[in-house]
Amino acid sequence: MSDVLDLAGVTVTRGRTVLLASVNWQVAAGERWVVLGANGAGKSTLLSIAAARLHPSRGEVRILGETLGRVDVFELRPRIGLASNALAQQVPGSEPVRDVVVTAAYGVTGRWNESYAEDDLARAAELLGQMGVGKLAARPYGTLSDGERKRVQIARALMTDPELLLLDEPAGGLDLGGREDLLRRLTGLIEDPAAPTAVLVTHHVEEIPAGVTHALLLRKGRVVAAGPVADVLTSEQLSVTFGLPLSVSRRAGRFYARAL
Ligand SMILES: Nc1ncnc2c1ncn2[C@@H]1O[C@H](COP(=O)(O)OP(=O)(O)OP(=O)(O)O)[C@@H](O)[C@H]1O
Repeated sequence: MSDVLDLAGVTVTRGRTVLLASVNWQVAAGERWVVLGANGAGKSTLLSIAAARLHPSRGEVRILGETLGRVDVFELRPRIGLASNALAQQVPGSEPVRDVVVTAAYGVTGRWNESYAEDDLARAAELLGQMGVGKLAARPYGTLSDGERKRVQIARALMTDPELLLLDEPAGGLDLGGREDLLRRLTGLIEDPAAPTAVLVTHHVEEIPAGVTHALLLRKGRVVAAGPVADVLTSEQLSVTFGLPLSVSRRAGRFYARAL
């Protein structure tokens, strides 16, 4: 199977700070990954690289068969669906929800045109429906709850029918009901064989949806472990990742952790 992501020796530095240190990582088509690590471990930096939004200081990055630095990123980015808080912050609060989603097809945030293709509007409506926020299509984005916004962001990320889907803390900041609802929807999405290869980032094992196949653990910019979830999400490796003794259990495909 061809690699969707192939990172070799990827290092990111800012001044004397090392954000990522010699990261090697391969993601094959059809895999569903979680990237897990404590605050400041480098997860969002890694995701920005995978999204072709950031170039490494050193190392080679191949995304969907293209090498970063040798490809026009404006051609590559529409093939990648990204949902992140950083991107969401660029959305004007007055923007109607359907426009937040449909503008992804045009690679912009914020309404830029008076008319969109009917097909694009229909697709945006379908995705909002799938995420359970179809009724909010006409509402200004700024009036939505955090949970509703997360679902709109995911619908936007899916709008271009991407080959790679990247979700940065999709369940972050949600209340229990909102989290569980979102995780159920994410499980439905990633268990669909037609869904794109996916990578989601979180710092809580409880926020990993059932159906995730692989995990990468990051600590201080370094990979602690990467591979199938059963091999990687162990008490030992998560204790190293978070720097405290943890006991991790798995029930019905979900993970739970507590300090020892
Ligand atoms: N321009 C910069 N200069 C110096 N340090 C930076 C810069 N940008 C980010 N960092 C640091 O790099 C580290 C990694 O940041 P990153 O956002 O990738 O972590 P993260 O794992 O996503 O964290 P969180 O879970 O808190 O979102 C952090 O300690 C951050 O403070």
